[in-house]
Amino acid sequence: MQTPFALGPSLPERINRARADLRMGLPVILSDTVLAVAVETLSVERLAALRALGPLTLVLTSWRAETLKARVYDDDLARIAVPEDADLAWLRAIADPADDLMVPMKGPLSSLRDGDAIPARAAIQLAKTAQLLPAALLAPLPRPRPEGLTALDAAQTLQVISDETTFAPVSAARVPMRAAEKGRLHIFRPDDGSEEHYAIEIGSPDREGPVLARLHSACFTGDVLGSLKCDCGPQLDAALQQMGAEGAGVLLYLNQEGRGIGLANKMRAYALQDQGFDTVEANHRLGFEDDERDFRIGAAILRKLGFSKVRLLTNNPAKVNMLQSHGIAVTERVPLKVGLSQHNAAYLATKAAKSGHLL
Ligand SMILES: Nc1nc2c(ncn2[C@@H]2O[C@H](COP(=O)(O)OP(=O)(O)OP(=O)(O)O)[C@@H](O)[C@H]2O)c(=O)[nH]1
Ligand SMILES: [Zn+2]
Repeated sequence: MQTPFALGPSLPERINRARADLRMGLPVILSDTVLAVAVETLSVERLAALRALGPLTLVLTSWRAETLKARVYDDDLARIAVPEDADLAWLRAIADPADDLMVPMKGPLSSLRDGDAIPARAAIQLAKTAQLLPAALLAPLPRPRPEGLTALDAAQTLQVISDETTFAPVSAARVPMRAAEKGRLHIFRPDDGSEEHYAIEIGSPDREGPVLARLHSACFTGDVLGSLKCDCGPQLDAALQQMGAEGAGVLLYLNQEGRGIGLANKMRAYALQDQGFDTVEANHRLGFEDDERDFRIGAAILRKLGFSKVRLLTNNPAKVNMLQSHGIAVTERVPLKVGLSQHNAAYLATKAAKSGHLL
C-alpha cells in the first residue's frame, strides 16, 4: 500500500539536522561506514570514545593542508592519519590557525591516499555549512550502530548541498524607513528550515522593467556596529537611500555573514588579519575558499518576488555573472562606492587585487 504522506525527515531535512548535531558535538553516521564529528565542537570524552573504535582520520581542506605543509591527494581535501598519542589540543591546533605563527611546526602530518574520500568530503561540507571550522574527525562505524545518531549517505549529501535551495515566502509587512517611507520587509524561509533571508521592497517596483536591486550580505560588524574595517554599513545605507530617492527598488539582505563563513569564523579571520594576513589569506588559512557564499539564493528570491531584470548596485562583477547565469538579466551595473576609511583601504585594495572587485 502506498503511504499517503511521509512523516519522516527528507534528506535535506536530515542534512540540516546533521548540521545541528555537529554544532552540538554529536557524531553523524556517513555512508554506513564512518562516524564524523567536527573538531571544533569535539569533547575529550567523545574523542576517547571514538578512539576506542579504531584508527582516526582527520580531514582538512586543501587550503588548510597547504598552510600546514600536509600532502593533498584528494584535490580539495587531505585525510590525515591521527597519531595514537594525539589529544584534543593536537587536533584543535591543527584545525584552528590561531596559534600558527607561534607554533609553526604542527605534525609531521601523514596524509592517507587509499580509501574513499567521499565521506570525508561530506563531513567537510557539513562542517562548513554549519559554520564551524572546516575540520572533521572520522572513526570507523561500530556494529551494532549507535542509536539516535543522524545517518546520511555521503554522496547524496554532497549532491543536496550543491543543489539549489528552494524558498517559500513566510510573512511580509510595511516597514517605513528613514531612507524610504514606502518600505516592505519580506521574510523567505528555505524548505529545509535553514537560515532565513530577507527582501526589502521599496515603493512598488514594476515587475516588467529592470528594478534597482542590491544583494547585501549580512555583516554584523559593519551593518550594526558601524565597523570601519569594511564598507558594508555605508553600502547598505547608500543602497536604501538611492532606492528611496528613485522611489523604487529591492534590497536582499542575505544572511551569509562573513562571505558565508559565519560570524565566529569571521572573527577568527579578523584575528588573523591582526597578525598581518589579508582578508583572502585569512580565509585560506582557516581552510575556507575566499568566498563561500551561494549567490543562487539571491536569484531565487528575486524570481519569487517576480523580478527578472535588475539594475544591480555592486562593485563585484562575480555577482553580475552569477545572477545572469541564474536567469536574472542585469541590464546595468550601478557602482556603489562609499565608506572608504583609513581602516578599510587595505581591505578594499585586496578585494580589487584578488577578488576582482572594481575600485
Ligand atoms: N570572511 C570575511 N568576510 C568579510 C570580511 N570583511 C567583510 N566580510 C563579509 O563580506 C561580505 C560583504 O562582501 P564584500 O566582499 O565586501 O562585497 P561584495 O558583496 O562581494 O560586493 P559588493 O556588492 O561590491 O559590496 C559580508 O558578508 C561581510 O560580513 C573579512 O575580512 N573576512
Ligand atoms: Zn562588512
